[in-house]
Amino acid sequence: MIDKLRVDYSLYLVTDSTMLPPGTTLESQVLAALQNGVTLVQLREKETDTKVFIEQALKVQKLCWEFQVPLIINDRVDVALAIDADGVHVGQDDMPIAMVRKLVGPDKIVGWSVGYEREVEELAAMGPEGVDYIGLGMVFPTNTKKNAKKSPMGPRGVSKLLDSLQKTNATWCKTVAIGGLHPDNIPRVLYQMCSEDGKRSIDGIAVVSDIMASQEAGNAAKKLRSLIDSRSYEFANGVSDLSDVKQLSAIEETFVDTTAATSPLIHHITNKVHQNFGANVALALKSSPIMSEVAAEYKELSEVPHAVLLLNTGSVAPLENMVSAIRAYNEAKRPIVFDPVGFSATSARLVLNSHLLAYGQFACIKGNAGEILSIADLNVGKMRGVDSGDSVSDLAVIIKATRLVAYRYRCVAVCTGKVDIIANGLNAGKYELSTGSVKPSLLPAFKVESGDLEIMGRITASGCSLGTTIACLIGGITNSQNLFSAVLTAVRLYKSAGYLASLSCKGTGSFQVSLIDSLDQLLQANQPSTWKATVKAV
Ligand SMILES: Cc1nc(C(=O)O)sc1CCOP(=O)(O)O
Ligand SMILES: C=C1C=NC(C(F)(F)F)=NC1=N
Ligand SMILES: [Mg+2]
Repeated sequence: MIDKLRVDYSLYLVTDSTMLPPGTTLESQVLAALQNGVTLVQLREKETDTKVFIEQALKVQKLCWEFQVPLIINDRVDVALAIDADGVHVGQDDMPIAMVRKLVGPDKIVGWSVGYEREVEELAAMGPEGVDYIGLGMVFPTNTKKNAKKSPMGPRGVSKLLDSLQKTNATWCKTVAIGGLHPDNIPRVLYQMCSEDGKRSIDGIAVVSDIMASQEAGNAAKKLRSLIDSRSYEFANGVSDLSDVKQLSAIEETFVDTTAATSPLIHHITNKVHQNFGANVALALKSSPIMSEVAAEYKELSEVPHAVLLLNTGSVAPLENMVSAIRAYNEAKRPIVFDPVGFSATSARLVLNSHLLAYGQFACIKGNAGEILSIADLNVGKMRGVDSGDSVSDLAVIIKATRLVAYRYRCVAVCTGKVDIIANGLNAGKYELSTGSVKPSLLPAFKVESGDLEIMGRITASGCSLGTTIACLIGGITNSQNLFSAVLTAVRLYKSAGYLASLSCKGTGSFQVSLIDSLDQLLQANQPSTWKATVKAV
């Protein structure tokens, strides 16, 4: 008898005999998976007659028994009882949980498919006598589940359900994520999915096709096992917090030297207004700009040494084109700076930006107050050109929103305005199963200011070009340098250049030219102690 309180949910195989590759059988796939680290098995055969289903179940049960891995039966409570399986998994349209529990008794594992907050509230009301674990999905689109009624929720959707479990105090309930999960997205979703109180992350990953449809089921399971056990997601250089940002002044010079020495490729996918100015900012910062929306070259560009992607959704590139750029740079483990222009200004932009946030990992997310507040779901009413620091209360809200964005998307979040706010949600690229991993509200956050540069807001692409500057300063860094400090340096450099330009310009026209002059001069001189913008912890 399996002790249901000691089940390891970390790698959960859900079977499907309709996708077996030639030369394999249900048993051969399950055996290979059990030999390579699968910790829980569910027999899910939607189109099989009862007699055959029971024969399959008995064979799989024997295999699971040898590995002391629990066997769960999907949907068919009668079969689960008939073979004395270790548990049963039912969906929202299957037998009600209370009835299932009555039939299987208190010691069996009962699992439920959950996709909405109201279903979490329902299971919480049932208490520990109800479900033992839930499958949260689907995370990404999948062809495995026929006539699926739910739409993909992304890692953010899973995090919201983890929040509901915390809010309803359903502490006993374990969770697995399911739906379209594969090696190219599992490290990222494990890194990103966490409750806002920092106390609960997912207990495991459930897969069907990654193993069942594989010619090499053993290797597939082995790969998933190692990804889950690695507990870290190194998606760019410098993600691990190796340096204490308090000595920022001492290391700012090194970032400037690194940029000048490596001349990083700054791949802009950006709006037409920003393209020319951004290219000149990159050149002023001794970097190599390229503007390309040709998906066919994204993989090649992402593999150029020190390449960085600056993705500014003010561009007209179609969604799939942008997703392929994000995929290329995430696969190449090269940083992406994401500028979700007009995040919720229109429903089209909200859909586009939310989709991109679900399909990639960003080193830095940069926006103005309206955009950051929207991403943090703190933007009351229509997005307006709210500038940070209009009043103390605004600033407090903006600092909170910036920390939330940094936390939810595990990135360096930058909110621009009179006062720029930078928060560090990287968590050194580390994550834990089950127990969460960081305390959200205590994320390191800093403010950078240099007086009221209102003229900065009156030229085109001033915000977009901060994105370019950030990309230039993080493109060349090595793993022994700190991504967060590099972003801080970029923000301080850019604001200082803005201040310098405001002194020498005659109006907004010459301000643009002076801004590029100032960036050029400050970079050449590389004396951060002379930069006028100040940085302070908040
Ligand atoms: C069985 C199942 N349930 C889902 C849900 O969202 O509840 S998605 C799904 C199929 C997942 O298959 P694959 O790993 O091949 O994407
Ligand atoms: C529809 C399903 C959703 N989730 C799960 C599991 F991952 F096991 F929790 N199994 C299913 N059959
Ligand atoms: Mg079902």
